[in-house]
Amino acid sequence: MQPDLLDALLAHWPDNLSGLCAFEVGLSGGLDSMVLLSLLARARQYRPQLQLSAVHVHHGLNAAADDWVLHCQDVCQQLAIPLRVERVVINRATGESLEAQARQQRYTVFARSAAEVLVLAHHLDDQSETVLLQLLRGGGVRALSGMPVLRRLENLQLWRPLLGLTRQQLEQYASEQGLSWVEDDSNADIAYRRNLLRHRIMPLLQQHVPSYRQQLGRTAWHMAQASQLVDEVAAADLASCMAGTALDVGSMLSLSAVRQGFLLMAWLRSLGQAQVAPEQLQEFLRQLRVAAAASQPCLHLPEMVVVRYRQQLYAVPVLSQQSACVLRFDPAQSVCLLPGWGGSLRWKRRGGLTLPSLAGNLQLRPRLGGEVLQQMVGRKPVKKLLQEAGIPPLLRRQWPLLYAADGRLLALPGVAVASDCFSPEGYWPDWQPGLDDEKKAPR
Ligand SMILES: Nc1ncnc2c1ncn2[C@@H]1O[C@H](COP(=O)(O)OP(=O)(O)OP(=O)(O)O)[C@@H](O)[C@H]1O
Repeated sequence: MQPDLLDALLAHWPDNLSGLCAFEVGLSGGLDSMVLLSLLARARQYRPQLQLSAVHVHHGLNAAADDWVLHCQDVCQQLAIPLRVERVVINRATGESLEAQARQQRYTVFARSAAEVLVLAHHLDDQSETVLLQLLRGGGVRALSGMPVLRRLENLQLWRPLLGLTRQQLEQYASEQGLSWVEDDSNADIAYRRNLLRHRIMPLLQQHVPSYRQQLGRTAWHMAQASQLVDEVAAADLASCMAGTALDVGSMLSLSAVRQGFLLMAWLRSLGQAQVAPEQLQEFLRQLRVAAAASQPCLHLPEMVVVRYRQQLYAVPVLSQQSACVLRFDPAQSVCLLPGWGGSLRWKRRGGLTLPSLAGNLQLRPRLGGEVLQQMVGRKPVKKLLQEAGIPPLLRRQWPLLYAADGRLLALPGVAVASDCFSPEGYWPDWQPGLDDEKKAPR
């Protein structure tokens, strides 16, 4: 008889969850989540405030999927636990792995939970597989941290109370309690690397290093500690290097090379760009270090480009289409965020456009080509003004033009205003390209 898993569960109930009552179990119908459900159902006796429910996601990928639903319904009925069954549609035509799609859909369903805590049945064998898989993918400290016991998932807490227990302990519990469960035959398919590890590599490790699960679990813990430290340093560096929506290149390059990399990654992650190859990041940093201030290294990401402009880095979306946008001059509203334009417009009272020229509906319009702006020296092509201002080509293409209510070109915001509408008491329209983390590019 093994030590009672229920005692262990109750003893390790996280303090962060002590005030929360509504717990929902992710119930696949397999051994692990059946054990979890049983343990939590029994825990109700000791934690009477616990309101337990379960969710089963029907992916429709397995021929037996309907039977799994029936099994989950049966067990939940016996334990008087409300069950929600959510069907999701997996698109076989996208070319994306079915497993990955199923996982993503599952988490979308989980995130819709009305409970306060979502409980999943990952255990120590899962954790050691995750760490080994990440090692084989060349993962960094964050990836090698494996799964945390507790983390946020949208408005929920995601809790994995079985992470310290081996699959064998769960099997023993299930047999002691007379539980029944369904087997997912796709878990046997060694075309999936996780299954290959589980069925071919782990048994070998078990033979030669029987404590491998605990050791890999320890590695995950060490990596989680290191990863938190990295995040804390990067957050502090980020706070000291940000200037509005831009990252100051000089401040960044004054840090050690290692911190520069983590800082850049933290910034991109805050903008929703988590998947940047380290090699690409390192190459970009190298170019920033060696390139003359006037050169324009770029970091191309799936949804945006990072460019250097006036010794600052801007993350700008590549806009396929910009539509004209109407705005009113309002000196009280100093910043006007325009995500569709990939930047923000600010008004500065430091010499600029006269009040009469700013009356009525102003317009921001994209460049069509051939525009000219009145300057003291005569009419000057917008293209030339942008070049002279040292604006990188990508930004030049999508730099906005400000038009008056009567359709006259008033300004190239942040660069120049029409000299015949200029007054030393006037307002300067400043344009700051770049997204801030409140206005991420769509993911
Ligand atoms: N179809 C499902 N419906 C509800 N919960 C599920 C379902 N599948 C899995 N779960 C929950 O998620 C846990 C982990 O499942 P599984 O190991 O299959 O997922 P994974 O894909 O390996 O892990 P992860 O979801 O972290 O990527 C299960 O123990 C269970 O609690």
